[in-house]
Amino acid sequence: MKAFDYEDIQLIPEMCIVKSRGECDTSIKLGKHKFKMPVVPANMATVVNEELCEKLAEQNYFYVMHRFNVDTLQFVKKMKAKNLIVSISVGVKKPDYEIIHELKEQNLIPDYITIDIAHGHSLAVRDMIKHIRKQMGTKTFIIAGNVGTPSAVRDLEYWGADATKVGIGPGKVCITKLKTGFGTGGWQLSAVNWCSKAATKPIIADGGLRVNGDVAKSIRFGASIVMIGSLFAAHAESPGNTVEIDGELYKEYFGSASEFNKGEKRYVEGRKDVIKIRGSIFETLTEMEQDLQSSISYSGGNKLMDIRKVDYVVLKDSNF
Ligand SMILES: NC(=O)C1=CN([C@@H]2O[C@H](COP(=O)(O)OP(=O)(O)OC[C@H]3O[C@@H](n4cnc5c(N)ncnc54)[C@H](OP(=O)(O)O)[C@@H]3O)[C@@H](O)[C@H]2O)C=CC1
Ligand SMILES: Nc1nc2c(ncn2[C@@H]2O[C@H](COP(=O)(O)O)[C@@H](O)[C@H]2O)c(=O)[nH]1
Repeated sequence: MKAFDYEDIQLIPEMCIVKSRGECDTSIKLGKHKFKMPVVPANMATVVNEELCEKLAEQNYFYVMHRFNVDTLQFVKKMKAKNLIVSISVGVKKPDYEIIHELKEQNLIPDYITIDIAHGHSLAVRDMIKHIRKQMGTKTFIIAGNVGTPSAVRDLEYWGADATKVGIGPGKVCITKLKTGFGTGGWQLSAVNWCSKAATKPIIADGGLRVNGDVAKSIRFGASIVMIGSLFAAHAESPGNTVEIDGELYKEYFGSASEFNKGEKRYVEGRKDVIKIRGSIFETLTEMEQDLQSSISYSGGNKLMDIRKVDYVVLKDSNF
């Protein structure tokens, strides 16, 4: 099968119809809510924490709080008290079932729940979707993943997911493809394209974006939103530990399936990296928004989905 990734593709410009890039609208609706941009920082312990999620929500960015060593119930209560959108992650184990049950008992219904496991095309995910639906009804928007095939997208949608998250192994600190031989690492953009053709609901392209222009490429090939880890790690607000190397400051960025996140060496599929500290994440988000506005103008339109209409080329010296 022919496949391509972000660096193998260039989008082809169309005639500009706007006087300023400021006219281009990057907003996206997901479920009942409209967000500033189709971009969400990864639900990883070195990318977001409660404080950052709160700030993202206040500024109308979509966020997904991670599920590692956190008091999810407390987080939901705090966000509800502040009248902010509630978006959490769960796994598929017994404590995750209990969190959902307890939230329901206390009438704390999250707006978004992301079921976040490595191999999301799984009966365990089917059962968790069923459990969430039983407890929360249709008030909660369910994102399920991660997957990498059209049949997985179809199954997750059929089981009741409102959106699916695509990406197995394209992440910067991911070693799934090295350790298992499986995944979408190296052809993530093709996987998004392929999955989006089967999807009847939104797709979130997760992992493998290395530059801001990859957001527009993801949208062109069928994503509604992109999830990004490494480009958002190592900011002033990032929770990763700061380390000094040769007089320069870096922050740690590690995989959720790494030994560092798991606290044990069992089924490790992630590694640790260090990234040079940059400014505020909100400056990066603003730059990304401006770059995306520019992408929309190059697409010949004035709204996000106009990017879907453009043609593209596969570069001659591409890896493929
Ligand atoms: N997008 C990606 O490419 C990947 C992302 N991750 C991230 O790492 C975190 C931890 O993921 P995960 O280990 O799934 O979470 P958990 O440790 O919570 O495991 C979830 C459940 O799924 C089982 N499980 C995990 N992987 C597989 C598999 N390949 N086949 C069958 N069962 C499996 C686990 O059991 P048991 O451990 O006993 O097998 C466990 O019961 C998540 O945030 C996930 O998104 C991890 C790897 C790849
Ligand atoms: N295979 C693994 N994938 C992981 C792990 N931890 C997180 N992830 C995935 O990576 C993306 C972020 O990718 P990036 O290229 O933007 O840095 C994240 O959203 C997860 O889907 C892991 O330990 N192993």
